[in-house]
Amino acid sequence: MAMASLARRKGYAVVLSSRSSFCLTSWRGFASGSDENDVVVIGGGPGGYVAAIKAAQLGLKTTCIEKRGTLGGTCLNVGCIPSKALLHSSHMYHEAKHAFANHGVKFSSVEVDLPAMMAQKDKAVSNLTKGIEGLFKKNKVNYVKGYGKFVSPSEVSVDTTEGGNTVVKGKHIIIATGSDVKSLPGVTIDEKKVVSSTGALALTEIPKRLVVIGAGYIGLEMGSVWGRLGTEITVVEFASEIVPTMDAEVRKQFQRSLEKQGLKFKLKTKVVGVDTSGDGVKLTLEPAAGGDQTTLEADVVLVSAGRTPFTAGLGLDKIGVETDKIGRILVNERFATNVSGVYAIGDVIPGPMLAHKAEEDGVACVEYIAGKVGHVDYDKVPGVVYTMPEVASVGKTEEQVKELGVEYRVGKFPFMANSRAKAIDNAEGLVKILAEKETDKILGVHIMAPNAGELIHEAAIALQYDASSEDIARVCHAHPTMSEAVKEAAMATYDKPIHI
Ligand SMILES: Cc1cc2nc3c(=O)[nH]c(=O)nc-3n(C[C@H](O)[C@H](O)[C@H](O)COP(=O)(O)OP(=O)(O)OC[C@H]3O[C@@H](n4cnc5c(N)ncnc54)[C@H](O)[C@@H]3O)c2cc1C
Ligand SMILES: NC(=O)c1ccc[n+]([C@@H]2O[C@H](COP(=O)([O-])OP(=O)(O)OC[C@H]3O[C@@H](n4cnc5c(N)ncnc54)[C@H](O)[C@@H]3O)[C@@H](O)[C@H]2O)c1
Repeated sequence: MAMASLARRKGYAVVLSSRSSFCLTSWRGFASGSDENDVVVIGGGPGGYVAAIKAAQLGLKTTCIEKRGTLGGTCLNVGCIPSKALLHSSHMYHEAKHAFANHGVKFSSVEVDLPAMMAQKDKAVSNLTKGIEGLFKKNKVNYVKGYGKFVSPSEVSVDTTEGGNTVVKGKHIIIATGSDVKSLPGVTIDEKKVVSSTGALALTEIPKRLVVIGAGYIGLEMGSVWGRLGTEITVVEFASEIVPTMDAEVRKQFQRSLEKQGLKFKLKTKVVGVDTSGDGVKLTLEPAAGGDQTTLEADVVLVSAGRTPFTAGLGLDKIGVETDKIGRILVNERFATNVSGVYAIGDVIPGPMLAHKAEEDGVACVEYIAGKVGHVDYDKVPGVVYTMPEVASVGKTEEQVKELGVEYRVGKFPFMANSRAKAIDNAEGLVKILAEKETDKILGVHIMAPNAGELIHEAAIALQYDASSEDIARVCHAHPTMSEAVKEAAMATYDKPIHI
């Protein structure tokens, strides 16, 4: 960071990223003709629309091509936003039913109006996607609605949604086509009885029994939504633990919390068949290591076993863009593919499949194109599971630190000892900080709390600036706040906490 700021002050075009060494960027200049763009972005998701706006802000003539009919990609249309809307609505219902009375607020009855809940979700999505169209107009990004495919490294043929065809030319073309649900052998998604996250966000009835395949982000968030509304949830997970990438100690507490909420887990288990011929769905299960088969019945099955890069119909083979074995487009530290002038960002390249990571890729990519400094550090991208409690993390897990062979200290602070958490009667969870023993530099922070997704950013900044746990501990935190638990965990890392 310090080098990047110095370079910016001196006006050099430099790249500084955890994925790169210090290097000069190449810049092919701005377009002068009226029909050729400086930048063409294929895909209007968080990666693509942010790249397009940033490119226009940097003075580059920019066009964004999107096939969906609305901007915002998976995240705004069928991902982050609708899922968070339903998580919030279902949480309010659950609280009204199970927690309000503890605070002296009583109802004679509480009921779910599912169409109204869905309408609120749809309104949030529609407002936000239209908002991006407004941002395109404000920043003078040209928006072409249609399916784009390469005819050459500098030309994209678009079958427009109105039915015509147009060719969009660009000096620099950014592929931001995102990802799609990963299918499983023997499981056909019909978006009625066997749904992807898209179907799970739009069910018209509350199912009695939902089987979720995959205990990752989508499975736990959507399982929580329907579980809170009264559905019996069974989560079938291939691995021996839920969210395998999470810090193991935090994960154990998280799993206990979800089980208390009624979610059932079948770990080390795989689904080998799904039969939808009867009224409901009959699943055939098998131990992950092989063995006797069992069956499980459900009304709806959610397939959430990961996502896969989406490049169908894009014509990558025509221009020779390289991908890896699982179809991710390979890029260098400037997001450039092996084909000159063609770049890729977001879910379609290796790295965490998260909206904020796609946005950072998009900004850095166009900064490089414009000859400026770009910076993304994949080791410092926060991750949040938006269940209740939320689980958020940034940096390394304890298992990863052990694997590195670094000597480390751990500081923990439970919300049971945090005054604000007690005041609001929501004291489940903890803050856990890992720091290098010799230098006290923070290596990773893990938080389980109702608002962990907000609390984590103090840690993200600390990691970005190579702060020590003592740095956090010596910052005055307002009282009474949940953030004080971060300060106390930091005190526990390098010295002793006060309140436990
Ligand atoms: C249910 C769910 C919940 C999620 N929740 C979160 C969350 O809370 N936080 C988070 O960080 N991430 C979340 N994600 C992940 C997040 O949605 C993705 O990481 C993010 O959308 C990736 O952005 P992107 O721009 O790379 O791709 P996308 O958002 O997938 O956008 C790609 C766009 O390109 C378009 N496109 C594809 N091919 C073409 C073509 N040939 N021509 C024209 N257009 C094309 C597609 O229509 C799409 O709109 C969630 C995902 C799901 C499924
Ligand atoms: N809150 C968020 O940031 C958020 C929310 C939703 C989705 N997302 C993103 O979307 C992507 C996709 O989400 P996801 O939940 O589908 O994937 P995921 O990678 O988070 O989880 C998939 C889970 O399915 C398991 N699995 C894989 N194959 C299986 C099989 N055959 N049977 C049983 N289990 C199996 C894996 O072990 C893993 O635990 C994630 O990469 C995530 O980054 C993020």
